[in-house]
Amino acid sequence: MSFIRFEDVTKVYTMGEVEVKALDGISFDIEQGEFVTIVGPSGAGKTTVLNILGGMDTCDSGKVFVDGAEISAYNSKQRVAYRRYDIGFVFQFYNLVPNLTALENVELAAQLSKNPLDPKKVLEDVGLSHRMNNFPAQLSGGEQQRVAIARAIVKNPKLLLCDEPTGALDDNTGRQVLELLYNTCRHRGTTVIVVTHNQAITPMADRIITIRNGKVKSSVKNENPIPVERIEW
Ligand SMILES: Nc1ncnc2c1ncn2[C@@H]1O[C@H](COP(=O)(O)OP(=O)(O)OP(=O)(O)O)[C@@H](O)[C@H]1O
Repeated sequence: MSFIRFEDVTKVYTMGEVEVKALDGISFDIEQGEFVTIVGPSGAGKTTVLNILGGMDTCDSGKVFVDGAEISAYNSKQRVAYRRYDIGFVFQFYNLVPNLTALENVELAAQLSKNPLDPKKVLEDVGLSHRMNNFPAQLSGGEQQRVAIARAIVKNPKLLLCDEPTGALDDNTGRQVLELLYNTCRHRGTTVIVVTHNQAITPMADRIITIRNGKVKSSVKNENPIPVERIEW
C-alpha cells in the first residue's frame, strides 16, 4: 500500500438548495518522501483534497489512507490528534499569532507536539536566526512564510500540507519558499504536498496530480525534477 491513498473519494457541499460536488470520485497514490504538486483551476477541488488529507474536513464516501491508517474512518477525537501530531500546515496568508514573536510562534507549535524539534534550530535552518524576536508585523511576507514553515516543521510531521504557499509572494521570494519546502522534503524525508493553481511550479515536483471538476485528470511521476532556481513564472 502507498504511503497516501485516496480511493474514490467524494465530497458534496450543500448550500441551501444548491449542492456542489467538490470531489466527484478522486483516486490517487503518493509515495513516502515525495514532493507533490496538486494543480488545477479555481474551484477544481484542490483545497478540499488538502483539508480531507489534513483531517480538517471529512469525505462523504470513499477511503483515505495515510501511513497504513484509514483516516477516513477516524472519529473527531482521532482526527484532532492526527491533525495535531502528524500534520504540518502552511497557508497562503501565514496565519501566525500576531502578538507572539517568531520564536514564540514556533515554540507554541512545539509545545503541542509529541516529538518536536528544537524551535531555535529550526528557525536557524529557515534562515531566520536574526529575526527570532521580531513580531509577525515586523517581518516581510517571505519571512513570515518562513516562520510559518518553521512552525510546521518543528512538529516533525509525517506530512507537510501547503495551500498556495507562494500565492501572496513575489517571484523571487516565492522561489525561496519553494526551495525551503523542497529541502525539507529532501533532507528530512518529509512528504510535502503543495496545492497551487500555478502550473509553472510543477516541473520541480516528483509527482504532479492534476484535478479538474472534482476528478483526477492525471497523476504523473516526474523522473527528472527541475531545480527550483530554474523555474520561472
Ligand atoms: N465550505 C464550503 N461550502 C460550500 N461549497 C464549498 C465549500 N468549500 C468549497 N466549496 C466548493 O467546492 C468546490 C471546490 O472547492 P475547492 O476550494 O476545493 O477548490 P480549489 O481547487 O481549491 O479552488 P481555488 O484554487 O479557487 O482555491 C468549489 O466549487 C467551491 O465553491
